[in-house]
Amino acid sequence: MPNIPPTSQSSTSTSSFPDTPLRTPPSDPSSSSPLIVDVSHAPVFADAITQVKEETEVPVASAPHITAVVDSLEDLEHLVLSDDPEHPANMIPELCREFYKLGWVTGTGGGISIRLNDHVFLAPSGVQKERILPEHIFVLPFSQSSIPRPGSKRDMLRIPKKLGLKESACTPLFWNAFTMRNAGACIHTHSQHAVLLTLLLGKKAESFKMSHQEMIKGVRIGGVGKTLRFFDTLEIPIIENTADEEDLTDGMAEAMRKYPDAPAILVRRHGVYVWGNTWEQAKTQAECLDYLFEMATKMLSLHLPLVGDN
Ligand SMILES: CSCCC(=O)C(=O)COP(=O)(O)O
Ligand SMILES: [Zn+2]
Repeated sequence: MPNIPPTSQSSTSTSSFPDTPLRTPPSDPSSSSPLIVDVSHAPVFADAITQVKEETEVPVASAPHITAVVDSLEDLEHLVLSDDPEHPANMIPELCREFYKLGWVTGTGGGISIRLNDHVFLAPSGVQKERILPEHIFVLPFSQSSIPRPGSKRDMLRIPKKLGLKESACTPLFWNAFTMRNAGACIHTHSQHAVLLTLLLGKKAESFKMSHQEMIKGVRIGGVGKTLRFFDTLEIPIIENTADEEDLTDGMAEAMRKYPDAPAILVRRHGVYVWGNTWEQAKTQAECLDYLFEMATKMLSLHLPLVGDN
């Protein structure tokens, strides 16, 4: 598992990561780590293309699906280095730290992706999410030459300098939210409330339903529409888990088609995917839903009905 350094960036760190300061792009011109991108489907990055000094195909062990190589990593560092604390490359590490404290992204699992216009920002896979830094963030063009499904090629704009990092395995699931709901952010949690709820509801339950709870009012129809009302019934489909995260992609898409009003997808024995128009809305909805999942587990244990006010 790649070793993510502490956020304090201590000079005594034994991390294998380059200890790059957050807001100072690397300036060593001799640093020639290749940035691997396929920019052919991202006309908005015409400037970046002009900076390509040499386009040579080289085998990249960690990303064999990626085709073109730019020889200057520094050229696109600006995609992840910003003084704006709300820049997605700053927000993803901050939110992951918050989600870690909630038990949502512990043990490397779970995370958040943010889409800003044609840029999608993603954390690396299989790393301690609470310790990632802006320079560890992947940037993909939203306009892909093909949908980034399991095993398919991904078009990349920016890959972290540290080779061996791979973008989150949740990428195609986040993509479902971006393409099917036009979401601006998608959160994946391994919250125990979500997991326990799927267990208490039993194997036969195709969905979770709840009504008459104040926190339902913080959840939007389809995750991106109007907020639900107190008397509305919230319904969230439950899909079966798969051996690999990416293999959940089709099941999630199918559930989203079948339940267009659902603001999230529960994955049995695994967690939940929640999305929103923005990262703020995705976050508050994930909080409301987690509250409701916890409440539901307690109500089920007490044999209280989840729907209705009896
Ligand atoms: C113990 S994590 C197992 C894999 C998983 O469920 C997951 O969400 C992985 O996400 P990543 O971003 O690390 O690829
Ligand atoms: Zn997961």
